[in-house]
Amino acid sequence: MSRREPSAAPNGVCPAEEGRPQGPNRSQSTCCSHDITCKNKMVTVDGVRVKLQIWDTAGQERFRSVTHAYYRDAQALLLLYDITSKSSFDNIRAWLTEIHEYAQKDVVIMLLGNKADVNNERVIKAEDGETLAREYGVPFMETSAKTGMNVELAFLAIAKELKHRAVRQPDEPKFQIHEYIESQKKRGSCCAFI
Ligand SMILES: Nc1nc2c(ncn2[C@@H]2O[C@H](COP(=O)(O)OP(=O)(O)OP(=O)(O)O)[C@@H](O)[C@H]2O)c(=O)[nH]1
Repeated sequence: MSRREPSAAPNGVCPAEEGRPQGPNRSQSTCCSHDITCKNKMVTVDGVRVKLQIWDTAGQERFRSVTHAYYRDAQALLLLYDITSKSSFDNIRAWLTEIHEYAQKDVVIMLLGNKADVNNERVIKAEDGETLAREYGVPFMETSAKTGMNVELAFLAIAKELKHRAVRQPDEPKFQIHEYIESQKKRGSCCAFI
């Protein structure tokens, strides 16, 4: 991958843990470094406020040895590619392999095709994202950080999944994240001109 190309990268949602620069009780600055930026986001799920600590990792290969140390304990990973960049899409498989090796076995993974607002520059069809996501059994949607399309939904779906896991009674059915996303998501093509 060219260093100048937009890169696919995992954004992690992490719990607190001793010995690493992370966790909701630590200040934002302590969990960040030259290649990782962090933000806290509050999401209300069924009346319960859930705090997500989001780590935005750089996608470049040169940072991979650093980033896997960070996403190893993530509860959720958002894998983003840029719909206008084939290399960012092609990198997703490599990230999924990395994740399989280093991440928690029950990590929530979501594939996001970002920049859905620039449909005229699109090189990756939504169907290609859907096919890749199906292959790996992960939910998929197209997003736009510019218009906000599906961004709240992505975080809400993850917060719902994590909250359900945390408070679920043994006889309670699992939260169906795929079904929830499919019922809620907006298609990129219909909203490209927003
Ligand atoms: N039109 C449009 N531009 C976007 C969108 N998201 C990001 N950008 C632009 O794309 C460029 C790169 O954005 P970044 O957020 O730095 O991308 P990144 O993937 O985090 O970059 P790395 O961390 O270096 O891999 C910036 O100029 C953003 O303004 C989007 O949804 N739509």
